[in-house]
Amino acid sequence: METATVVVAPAPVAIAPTPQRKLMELKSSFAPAAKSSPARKPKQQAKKKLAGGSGGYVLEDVPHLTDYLPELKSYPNPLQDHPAYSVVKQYFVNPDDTVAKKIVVHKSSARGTHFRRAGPRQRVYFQPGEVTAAIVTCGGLCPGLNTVIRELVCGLHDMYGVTRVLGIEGGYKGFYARNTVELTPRSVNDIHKRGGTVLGTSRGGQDTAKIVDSIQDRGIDQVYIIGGDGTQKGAASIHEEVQRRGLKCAVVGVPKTIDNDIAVIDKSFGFDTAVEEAQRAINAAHVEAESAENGVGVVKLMGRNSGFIAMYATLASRDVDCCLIPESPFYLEGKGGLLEFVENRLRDNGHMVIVVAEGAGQDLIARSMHLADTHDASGNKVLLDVGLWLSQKIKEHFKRKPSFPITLKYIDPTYMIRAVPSNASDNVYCTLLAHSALHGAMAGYTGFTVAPVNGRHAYIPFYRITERQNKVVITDRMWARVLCSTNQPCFLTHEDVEGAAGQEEEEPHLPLVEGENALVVRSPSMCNGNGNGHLCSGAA
Ligand SMILES: Nc1ncnc2c1ncn2[C@@H]1O[C@H](COP(=O)(O)OP(=O)(O)OP(=O)(O)O)[C@@H](O)[C@H]1O
Ligand SMILES: O=P(O)(O)OC[C@H]1O[C@](O)(CO)[C@@H](O)[C@@H]1O
Ligand SMILES: [Mg+2]
Repeated sequence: METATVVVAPAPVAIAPTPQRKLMELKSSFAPAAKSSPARKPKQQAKKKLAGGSGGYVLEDVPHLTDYLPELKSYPNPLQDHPAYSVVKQYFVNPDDTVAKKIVVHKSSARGTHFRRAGPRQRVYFQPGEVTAAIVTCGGLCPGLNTVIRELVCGLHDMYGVTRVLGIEGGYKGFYARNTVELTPRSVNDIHKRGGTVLGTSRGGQDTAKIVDSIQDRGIDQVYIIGGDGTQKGAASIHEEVQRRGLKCAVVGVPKTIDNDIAVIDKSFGFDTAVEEAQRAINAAHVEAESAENGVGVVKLMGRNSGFIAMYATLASRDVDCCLIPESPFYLEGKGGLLEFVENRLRDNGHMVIVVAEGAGQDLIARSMHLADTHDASGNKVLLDVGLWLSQKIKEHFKRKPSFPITLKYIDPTYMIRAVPSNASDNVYCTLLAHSALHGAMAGYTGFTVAPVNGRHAYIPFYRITERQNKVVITDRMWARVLCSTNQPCFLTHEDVEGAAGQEEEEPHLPLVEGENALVVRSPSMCNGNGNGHLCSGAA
């Protein structure tokens, strides 16, 4: 281990204990148990590993195998003799390097939360030739999954000489319900050119005890778990059970989500590809709308609880007249409602494009259709088709106005945008992510998700990733930019604005500097009277 850190129960910054106390706390937190002890019901909150420093500096560190296997041997990192890497100056990460969670600070602000910087370490805790690694992909598809798989296999092989990498097929349940496949640099050579995941994926079927039995039986030393927020929660349980059994197995999460709904991290891989692919659908909707009398194009994009794809696709396109996302409620009828806006925009421009994230307006639809909630195998709410519903409502509205005929085309490219192979920049991102992941595992870190934070790759403890979802903050500038670009109504009530303030991160935003070209959110009373209330004042 590199720094003297503090292991504490969830609490603010701790005071440094003696190494003996640290060990005692760890020992009391697990017993080297036999396999499959009866399922332990209530989940203990994961222990946090915090180290304090001057000026309010806090390192939220990740577990290390030596936390519970203190006798573990370490070895020189074989990279130091690697013909390609040995010439790199400062190739190994400085043990004290950390990555700041917030990089915009004031002279008087505390230094705040930091994460351990990702990258290769001087010493590794595995004899490369003896490692069995395993890779699993869970949850929905996302461009770049195959690239991450490829780069894990090739990186382990080329950089560390690890030759035994097992693919777990069909998601979490594949650990105990399927055979594994051997992954070699040759077998994965071309997979990054294909969409989807060569390993298959699934929802549900997360049985921690059976999965860890499988890890134990197969002698897996490193497990790379690629998936979204649900998957990372599963990975956290697997890590806890691995630690409870005292297994020398590094559990590493690689965040994947088309929705970009994973907290803390800059952006998830595949997101850029998805936004790019969404442009094709928006372009088609625009061409159709422009070519018809009072043409309306409706495009539904993915985004279960977070509207990032819709927001970025709208901003990138400039052809969109209205963007609807789950975070920003809207209403149809009456003054300031969506239908009034559609009518006004058609009168002004003769055509319009609406982009709607699939999770938008779910309450409205459920209310109008009196439907009970249903859930998928992972427990996620199954969404009602907002695109179809919205198209229907718009058509019905204009049917009541025979002098105002419209032509509406509904385009649903949702699965198309996530089934494509990743673009060039996502491929590079996936490569770096895979490398950061395997460097961390080889160095003995475990129980972490790897991802860029403010442009630097970091190891982030699972609890940080799983405690909340990343959402569009509608009181932030980015959403204001969208509203400025589309010139759509704000739809917000006073309560919505109040509620939206609660979406913000726990660390308060810095006050805007006077004179800055800041964007401000106004209450509806400040929206202009024609229901076309903009949220912007000044350029961003
Ligand atoms: N709270 C949880 N604890 C343990 N496992 C979970 C939990 N939530 C979900 N999982 C498991 O994680 C896997 C993936 O979860 P889910 O289907 O929610 O997708 P995801 O990882 O969130 O990805 P995405 O939402 O981007 O498709 C499933 O096998 C599911 O059973
Ligand atoms: O793959 P499924 O089960 O159809 O679920 C689709 C969901 O998966 C996601 O692609 C990722 O969570 C969402 O955008 C979408 O709502
Ligand atoms: Mg999810």
